[in-house]
Amino acid sequence: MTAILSAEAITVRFGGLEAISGFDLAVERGAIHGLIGPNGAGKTTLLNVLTGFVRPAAGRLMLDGEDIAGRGVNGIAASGLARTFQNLRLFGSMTVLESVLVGAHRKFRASPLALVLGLRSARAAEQAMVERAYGLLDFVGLGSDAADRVATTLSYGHQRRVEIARALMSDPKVLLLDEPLAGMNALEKTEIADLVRVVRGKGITVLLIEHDMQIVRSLCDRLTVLNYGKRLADGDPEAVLSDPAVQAAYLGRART
Ligand SMILES: Nc1ncnc2c1ncn2[C@@H]1O[C@H](COP(=O)(O)OP(=O)(O)OP(=O)(O)O)[C@@H](O)[C@H]1O
Repeated sequence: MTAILSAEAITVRFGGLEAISGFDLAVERGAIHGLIGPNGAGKTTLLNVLTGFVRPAAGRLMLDGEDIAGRGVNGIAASGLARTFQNLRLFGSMTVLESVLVGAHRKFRASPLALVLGLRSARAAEQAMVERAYGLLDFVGLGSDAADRVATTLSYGHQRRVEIARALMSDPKVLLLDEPLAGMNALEKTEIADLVRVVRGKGITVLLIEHDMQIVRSLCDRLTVLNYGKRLADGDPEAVLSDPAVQAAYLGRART
């Protein structure tokens, strides 16, 4: 297996609580990899470590052959990791297009001064970003009609699509999705799952946290289970989900 993203022996402490203990993860290039586990197992904390929001007490992080530990949120994003969050993070007054363009700020090369002066190169770069944003709106199934609407007025499922388009603006190698299907009805869930497949079809590796086991089973190539901050199981989804230790971990603690 060729891992594009790996974490080795990650430990995270919040005061006296060890939220992650000596955790290993290897995400294969081109895979849709699921990260599952009961509530409070440490899944979001792990995503926060991978993206530089939380600094681990110990461990190694590699992205596409580079050591990314210590690069910080912006450095890691620039190295090719993008994410969406568990709760929608769209701003009240921004249009859909503006919301997607927010994802370009690390790519946009023109200096603020050049923009103020209206330099032609800056305008061309800005125009290219706008075109890219329109392209991504199409890609995530929103179309350019949605571009001028205030993002927060869209349906929940469409707001998720805006967030995915925003994450894709930075042209990531790996996309991390924190519960992308939360709060959706069955149809929206299948549609977003299809979109995740299309994203992977573009050559982008996906790591996602999800609680809906039916979707996880059909969507993921590989699963890793976290329980009390430790790796409980890892491998083929069918084998992992039928593992008695995994089933026991979920009993009485799983979300429906
Ligand atoms: N910033 C923080 N400070 C203190 N404790 C935290 C912090 N963030 C998370 N924790 C704790 O770390 C543990 C793991 O939390 P985390 O949110 O990563 O779990 P999770 O698996 O994502 O849960 P859920 O499925 O409910 O989102 C929990 O006990 C949580 O209370």
